[in-house]
Amino acid sequence: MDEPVLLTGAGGRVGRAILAGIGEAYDWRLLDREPLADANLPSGVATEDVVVADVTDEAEMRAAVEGVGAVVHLAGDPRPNAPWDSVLTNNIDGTQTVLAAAADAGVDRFVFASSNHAVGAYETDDRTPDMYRKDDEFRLNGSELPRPSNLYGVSKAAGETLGRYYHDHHDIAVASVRIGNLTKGHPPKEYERGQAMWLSHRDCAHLFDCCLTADYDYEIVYGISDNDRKYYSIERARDVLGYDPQDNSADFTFAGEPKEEAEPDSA
Ligand SMILES: NC(=O)C1=CN([C@@H]2O[C@H](COP(=O)(O)OP(=O)(O)OC[C@H]3O[C@@H](n4cnc5c(N)ncnc54)[C@H](O)[C@@H]3O)[C@@H](O)[C@H]2O)C=CC1
Ligand SMILES: O=C1O[C@H](COP(=O)(O)O)[C@@H](O)[C@H](O)[C@H]1O
Repeated sequence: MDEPVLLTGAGGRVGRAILAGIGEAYDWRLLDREPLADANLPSGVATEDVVVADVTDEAEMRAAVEGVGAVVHLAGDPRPNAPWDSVLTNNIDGTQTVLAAAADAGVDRFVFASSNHAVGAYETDDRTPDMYRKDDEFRLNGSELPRPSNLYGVSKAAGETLGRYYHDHHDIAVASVRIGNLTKGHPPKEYERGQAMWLSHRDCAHLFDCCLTADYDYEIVYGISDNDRKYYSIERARDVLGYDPQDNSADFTFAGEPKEEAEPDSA
């Protein structure tokens, strides 16, 4: 991509994983409401490419999207137990503000950090814990309706729907990535559900890279590694985006130690 990519929420966990993996592959404009640590800046990112702003600020967002070819929108309140006033402001209003600015500016694509919590209520008492296990065949594939686990999940479902609206009415390509559980170096420890939806740092960076390069119109995909135990299908991400994950929580013990034959992500 010749034009810069705006990355909102660049200073957070997902932003840092993306920048560690593909920081040198794009011309970034990095945005966060907190100042970014110099250690997180890829080489070549100049002071004027770093924006300290709130995503709910319309004027700031209109300035931030000027001249960019794509937006990766991560900024928001990531807490599954976040209160309504926070997700309404940071996640729903923030996403609408950035999307509207991007659509009006003629940005080509928008990649949205959605969440497993947009569909968490599919994990019913009669399905769990079996669905977290290797031999269970239950899969969500991205075509199902949202079934949020909490108000945070409602805000993520709203973000996906805002993406649908702006795609249909403003001709901007939109990919929503329902991210599982991102952890660095090993899957979540002693957490069966977390291991089934583990997303390693290198697979995270690669998946967002795919979202920035593949051809698509409107997509919802799951953002997990190629875990043996999984209840999210990654086939759509493979088929449409060319996602080819390298990691698998089965290469680690339940306590998170690498098994002998594993080649752990050192990203
Ligand atoms: N870490 C994970 O496993 C998962 C993350 N996600 C989503 O990915 C995105 C990033 O999550 P993390 O990096 O884990 O969270 P984080 O809290 O580490 O990073 C979020 C960043 O966004 C910034 N931010 C928050 N509200 C803002 C606002 N109103 N204006 C500007 N900047 C703002 C924060 O300062 C922070 O640097 C979130 O939208 C979250 O819901 C979804 C599923 C799983
Ligand atoms: O959306 C998110 O999901 C992950 C995993 O959820 P959890 O309920 O298993 O912890 C969470 O760690 C992350 O903070 C959140 O943004």
